[in-house]
Amino acid sequence: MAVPGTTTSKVRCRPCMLQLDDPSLLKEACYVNGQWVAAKSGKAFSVENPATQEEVAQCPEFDAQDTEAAIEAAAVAFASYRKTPARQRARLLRRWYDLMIENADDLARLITLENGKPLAEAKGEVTYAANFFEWFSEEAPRIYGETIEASNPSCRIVTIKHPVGVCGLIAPWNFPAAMITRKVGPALAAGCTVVVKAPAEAPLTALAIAELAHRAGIPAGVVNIITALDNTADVGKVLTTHPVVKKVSFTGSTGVGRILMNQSSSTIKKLSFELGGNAPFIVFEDADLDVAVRGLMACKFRNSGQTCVCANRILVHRSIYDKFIKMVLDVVQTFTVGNGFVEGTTHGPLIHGRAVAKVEEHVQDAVAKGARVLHGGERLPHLGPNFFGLTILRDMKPGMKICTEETFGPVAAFFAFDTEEEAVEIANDTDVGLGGYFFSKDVSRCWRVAEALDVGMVGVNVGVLSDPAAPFGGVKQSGFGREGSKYGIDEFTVTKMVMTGIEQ
Ligand SMILES: NC(=O)c1ccc[n+]([C@@H]2O[C@H](COP(=O)([O-])OP(=O)(O)OC[C@H]3O[C@@H](n4cnc5c(N)ncnc54)[C@H](O)[C@@H]3O)[C@@H](O)[C@H]2O)c1
Ligand SMILES: O=CCCC(=O)O
Repeated sequence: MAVPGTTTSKVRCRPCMLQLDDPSLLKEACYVNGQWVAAKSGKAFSVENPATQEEVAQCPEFDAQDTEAAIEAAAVAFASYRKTPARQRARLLRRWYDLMIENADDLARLITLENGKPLAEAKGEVTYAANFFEWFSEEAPRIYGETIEASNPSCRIVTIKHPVGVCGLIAPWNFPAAMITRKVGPALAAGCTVVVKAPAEAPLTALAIAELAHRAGIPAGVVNIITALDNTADVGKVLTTHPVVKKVSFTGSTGVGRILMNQSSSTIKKLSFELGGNAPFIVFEDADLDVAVRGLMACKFRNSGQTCVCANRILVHRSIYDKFIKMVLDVVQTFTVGNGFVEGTTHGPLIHGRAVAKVEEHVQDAVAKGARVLHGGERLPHLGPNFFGLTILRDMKPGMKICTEETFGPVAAFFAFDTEEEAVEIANDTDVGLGGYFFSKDVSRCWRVAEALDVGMVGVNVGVLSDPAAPFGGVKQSGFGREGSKYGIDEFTVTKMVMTGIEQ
């Protein structure tokens, strides 16, 4: 069992090429009430490097009781933290941001270690993640109420915004830093306290960020970060049913979102859910093809395709279909799949065997129904069981699994279309709607198509939507609520109306 707060990087991580400038950032304990703690049962689970399958650390297997203790700590802290002046909350978040930037190299190493993405990409994620703390440090003092003219002339109405209370935050492994800071930043800015369930596949980054919270002087109990693998469902049940938790924010699959939403109904919690997508990426005949290829490379193959806003269905006008695919192929052939720590690696492994199996199933299904593989299409066993080749499929047709299911892997699947109406119809023919992209130089078409796509976010002539200033979220079964931007903070506040009767 791990001793709370100690690091074991020296021995276990050597084969994984992990060398931290500050080894005390590698934590194998949960952070509750300002203390590093093990599970009361003493149980722990292994964290593996997806590139090598080596155990790199052990984290506490928290159970329902441990989770309740974390919620109680957050509840006690809420009583005082909610009264902290906004300027003070801003300073705390700013200090936390500064510490993330100062420790960016180590945080990036931890991300590569447990998630597999190449080091440069991991470093980009750290900056992106830290930027949410910076952004929300600036938003904290700008939480405004309103004055509203009452119907009755003898009354005055104002609204004030309160922090919603203790929040249960559940995050996925694909962005082990950013998916956590995007929730915790606005929660703390609003005056809430949090219990974060870190992803079991990649908990070390979250725990290192917790250590930086400690160093930033965030008061005990305001931020609690817990881990579990086998007990995930039990921990989720407590977070979504405990009466003290007033808000649940979840990022992950639509299937798990459905379970958590059901559970949360027992105590009518405020919710925001960032769920799965099936992003269309449309290239019209009038597009700048170089720009579209660059956009597609970033959009499709970022994190080896394991991004909720990755292009899943690439729709190309028939008149440029062959030319565009050839241009994409030329670029993809220059990429190198491998261990994210090795210089020259452009794309890492998938997170685990289940992810590889799903990608393989989607490719085999498409091929069985008439698609052609132009590149990749297979596992890369010489690199390890979690590696799958960057894949290009052409001649995609309706009825293939990729049309209705999110692949969440490095498969670029090309469909041909003839008209704008047809492209929009195919793009919207799915029960999810997170991101959608298209490329065109025609301004009128840009407005028409942006308005017609049933998604929460549209990229026009751009392949990456991620920006702390932008509201991130979906429609349909991709969920509801927005993260980042000025709207992100609304998810963590409640509006109180105060009506005052006055003598005339
Ligand atoms: N919309 C977004 O912003 C966004 C971002 C990242 C990932 N995703 C989606 O997440 C999916 C990929 O991630 P995944 O496969 O890890 O998703 P997942 O839903 O299986 O897991 C997400 C997180 O929820 C936890 N979890 C699973 N079951 C739980 C339960 N019963 N109670 C509490 N927690 C539980 C997991 O441990 C993990 O930490 C994709 O569908 C992707 O689109 C969406
Ligand atoms: O995978 C989901 C989040 C991706 C992003 O914020 O860019």
